[in-house]
Amino acid sequence: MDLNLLALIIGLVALVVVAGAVTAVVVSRRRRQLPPSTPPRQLDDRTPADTEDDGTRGGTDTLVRPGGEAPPLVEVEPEPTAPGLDVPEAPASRMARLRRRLAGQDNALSRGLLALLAKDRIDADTWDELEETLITSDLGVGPSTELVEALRSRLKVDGVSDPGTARRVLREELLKLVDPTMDRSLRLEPGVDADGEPTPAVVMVVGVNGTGKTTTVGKLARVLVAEDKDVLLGAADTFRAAAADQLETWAGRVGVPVVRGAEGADPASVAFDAVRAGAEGQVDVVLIDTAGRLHSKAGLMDELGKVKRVIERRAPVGEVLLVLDATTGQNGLIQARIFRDVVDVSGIVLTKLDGSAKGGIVVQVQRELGVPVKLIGLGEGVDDLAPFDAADFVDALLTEG
Ligand SMILES: Nc1nc2c(ncn2[C@@H]2O[C@H](COP(=O)(O)OP(=O)(O)OP(=O)(O)O)[C@@H](O)[C@H]2O)c(=O)[nH]1
Repeated sequence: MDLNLLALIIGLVALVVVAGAVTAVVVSRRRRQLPPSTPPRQLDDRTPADTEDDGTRGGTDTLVRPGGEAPPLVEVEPEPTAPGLDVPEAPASRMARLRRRLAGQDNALSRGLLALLAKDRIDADTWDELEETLITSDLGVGPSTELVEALRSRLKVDGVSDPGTARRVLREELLKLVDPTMDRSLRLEPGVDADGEPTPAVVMVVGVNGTGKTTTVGKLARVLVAEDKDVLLGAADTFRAAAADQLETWAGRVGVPVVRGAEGADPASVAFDAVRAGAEGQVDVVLIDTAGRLHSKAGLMDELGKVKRVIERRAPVGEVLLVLDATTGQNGLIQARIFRDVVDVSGIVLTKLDGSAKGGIVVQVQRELGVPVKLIGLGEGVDDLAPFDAADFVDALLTEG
């Protein structure tokens, strides 16, 4: 054979081998070190969830495990997504895009504030109108009155000759209410188990039905993947099989594994096994989705407390995120207080702030609970979740849409 032809063939073969190796490395980067699939558990291989008797079983509003037996837990490797995995949107462009959603006429709070700035003379009726708008945008009576009083005294009641000054004063006073001093970072530091071994950061996501918990877990997984973290999801919403399926779809798109149980499985067992798998696989963060539950159902709230306690036998829970639907107003506050008391909520995710939501709830919920809003959901798109930033939020409200 011609030597040149031979060299060409060898070169091509080498190229194909190198390209294959590079692809394998890229794919395995996201799937690293996961333990082999959790084997189906035997009854004598019980997790602490099986042995804790805190009276949450039974009753009409507890989630009952069929047959009383531990169903097999399944760790689901991510579905390969052809031709590759999603690349989640980078934080900077996400913020710019989402800021526009908060701005302008669609938002009642923004509308009220912009109307004030549009006046060249502010009379008593205007102040009354503003106060009413603030209250109806869920800012709450106390904060609304405070804001109007502060503005009245700073803008000297009788007309604003300089709209630039009015805007600056309004911004400063609003920012005080939203409170830029709160620590809004997610607590994602690794923990340590009873043997002194490192454990993944554990984030539990809780809330009433339909607020957007599963969606938030999916979106948050994308944020963390974009930050190059290894993530594992625990589908502890065993009440609704579709929730675990939904979670798998989110996970599959970014190459993240999911631990799930059979429908009706004990959610505490599933959560425990997810954290155990995460620890064995040395992932950075385990996100636990829990079933929606009414804050008024004592049995279900006890169960949630149990899920947290059982996880904590394996790893500390660094963050408990309460997902609130921003459109539910005062009702959201009542829910929030009860969740806070049961699972010690450390951060609020306010979803559905897009559209016609009343952004004032941010201030009320933080005041009432002393817990910061850490994330906001601004749409149904996969990357429509953003870290909450007080100054960004206020600036968005004061921007014409
Ligand atoms: N417009 C808008 N819709 C959202 C947002 N977040 C979630 N949703 C929608 O809210 C609906 C409920 O979301 P889920 O994530 O299924 O809610 P969930 O809390 O897990 O529901 P349960 O498991 O039944 O308690 C879905 O249609 C989501 O697309 C948001 O920020 N904006």
